Amino acid sequence: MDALSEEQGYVDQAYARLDSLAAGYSRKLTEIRAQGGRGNPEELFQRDSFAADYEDHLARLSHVEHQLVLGRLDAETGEVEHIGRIGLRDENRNVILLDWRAPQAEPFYQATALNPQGMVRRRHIQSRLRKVVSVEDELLTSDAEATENLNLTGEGALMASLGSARQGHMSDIVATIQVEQDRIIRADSTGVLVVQGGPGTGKTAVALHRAAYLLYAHRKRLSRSGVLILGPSTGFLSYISRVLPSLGESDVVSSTVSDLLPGITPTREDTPAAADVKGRTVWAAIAKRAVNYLRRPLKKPVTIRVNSHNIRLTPDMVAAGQARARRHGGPHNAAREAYARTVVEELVQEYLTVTDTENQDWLLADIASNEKVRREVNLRWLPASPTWLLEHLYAHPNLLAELAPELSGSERALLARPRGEGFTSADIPILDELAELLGDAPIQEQIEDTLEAYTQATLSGMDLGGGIVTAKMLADRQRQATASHLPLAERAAADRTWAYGHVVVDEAQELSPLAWRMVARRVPSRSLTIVGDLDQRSQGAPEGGWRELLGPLASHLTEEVLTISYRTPATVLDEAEAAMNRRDIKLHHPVNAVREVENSLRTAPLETAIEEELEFLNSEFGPGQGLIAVISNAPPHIDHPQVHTMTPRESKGLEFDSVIIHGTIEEPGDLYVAMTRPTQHLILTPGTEI
Ligand SMILES: Nc1ncnc2c1ncn2[C@@H]1O[C@H](COP(=O)(O)OP(=O)(O)OP(=O)(O)O)[C@@H](O)[C@H]1O
Repeated sequence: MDALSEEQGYVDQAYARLDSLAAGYSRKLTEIRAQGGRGNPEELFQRDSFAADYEDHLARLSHVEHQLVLGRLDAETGEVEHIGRIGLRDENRNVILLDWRAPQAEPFYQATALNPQGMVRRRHIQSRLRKVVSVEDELLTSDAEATENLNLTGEGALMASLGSARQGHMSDIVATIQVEQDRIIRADSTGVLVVQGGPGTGKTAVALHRAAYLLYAHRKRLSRSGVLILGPSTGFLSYISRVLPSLGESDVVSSTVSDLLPGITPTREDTPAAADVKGRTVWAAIAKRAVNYLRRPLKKPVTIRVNSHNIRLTPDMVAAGQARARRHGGPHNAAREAYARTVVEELVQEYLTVTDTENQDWLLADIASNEKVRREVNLRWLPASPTWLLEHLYAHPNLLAELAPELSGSERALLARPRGEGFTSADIPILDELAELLGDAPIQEQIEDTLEAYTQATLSGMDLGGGIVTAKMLADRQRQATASHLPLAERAAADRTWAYGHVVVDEAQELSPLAWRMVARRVPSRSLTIVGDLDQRSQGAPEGGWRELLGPLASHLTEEVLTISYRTPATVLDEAEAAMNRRDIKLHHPVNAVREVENSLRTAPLETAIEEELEFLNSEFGPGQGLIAVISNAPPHIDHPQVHTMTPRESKGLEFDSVIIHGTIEEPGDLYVAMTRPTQHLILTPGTEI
């Protein structure tokens, strides 16, 4: 039997098992749905949970359909293992497919002729729609030809994948992960792993496969705490959104830094200069001073009338309350309770000395609800939300000058703006800093109120009233459900204080020092994978490299470097490096291209370039296949499904078959990004200087 037919038999067996598992979950789902709405709320709830679980399993199985079997390993001992996108066993628990992440699957990615790891042969199996279309064998015996320079594995499958049409969504690379990538994917999860790599070296792909690997290797821990993936834009998150599901993993949170603070969405943009000022770590100290500004001493006694008696609020009472709140610790809004309680208790004592009333419960309530008492108490320990406080600072230049002496007058002028104009992305880490100090008690109360109001409406709607269940009881149930039964990803995303088990940061060179503090707060275990390229940084690489950028996180840092570029043709990559050199910038981390493409660089007017490239894509990949990007500081409007237009910054992390740069791009980092996006052709329009 030839290799194709032999493997087809195995692939058929794996798909048959996949189908039978899916049929099992489908059957259970149909059964549970047939029970409809019968039973008490607890039973209903349980059934809903089971149904959701079966749906998850079904979705997971359908996502791994494409190229389920990746290849096979033949050991010296004669043993044969097939490697799959997920692990599969037959009815008798015998292994059909080894999960690609299992330790026994490691040689599939790492074995070489020089270091065969007990294997004699690796076979890559490529299939399309369940049909095996090719097999590619690599002999790993020591007399096998040691591969050339770049030490690629599964070269045929790799080149086929790299040369195929771009679909607008990133694909997984699980069939062709290379040795240097696999080492990073399987690296230990403790500490901060920084992966520096030039354009197209597979940083994003590696980061996502590493997330899938960690979810497999530390399933128990990470299924409780979750994994967060941070990317530069929502366009980028959508571009990578299919990779983890295709690896059988979907319960991760993905976000941009701007969307990391629940309930606040940036609606305006900063100038680069303002964003730079807002990104500095000095804001940690400014935020502290701003919160302190909400607490003031009482300078002289105030007389308050309660139930027709005059009582005195004295500076000592306020000071005693504030001291107690400080001892109590915790964020400002929560500590305020200890302060207010002390002051009110002192006022009760004062009341008792001026009247002959006995201490009674109502007295405390009367004094606490007295409007003047509330006003005076609040004025000395003002509860505040982060957004209120930041807008207050921006709207009051004199106050900002007092609280932010580290910033120059011209820097502060960049921040001034009236209330109500919305926030920018660079405001988010400052708001997070404030939220940490203030605590989000007021927001929490709002949530509770809304929940109660919502439940009250539901209750009357259902006509349950009459003491069967109270709105409070329902609200409690709702809250419990909210707390424990929503998918982990949703619970984590809605909670600012959620501590993730692992955080992946992509295009990490773009984060400001203050944003790194925000990220660090979300991962107390300091288990992070940070991928980026200092040479692609808009403002240029910092002198001190990653250590300088990461600030306090740098103390836990291990750095790995990826050196092979899989995306960009060699000629284009060389030209991008030359363009940097012409600007007196020496790349910190140049890369070697694995591919060369004929006529990959030329100049042509915009319309001609689009026409010619559409023709090229049609002939190369088939009608309607492949994508073109027009990258420009002022992107033109082009109405064609295969042509995307964007600014250089929007193109970060993305890739296209052909890229047309239209107009000069000043920032060197942005030019380098734009030039390195194509897999086939780079076209410059006349007048575009590089
Ligand atoms: N081992 C591999 N097998 C197949 N394709 C790969 C492999 N490694 C990388 N690629 C492909 O190379 C391209 C570049 O990968 P990726 O986007 O992860 O690079 P990057 O380093 O994040 O790039 P950039 O910094 O320029 O955004 C992608 O199409 C990716 O699928």
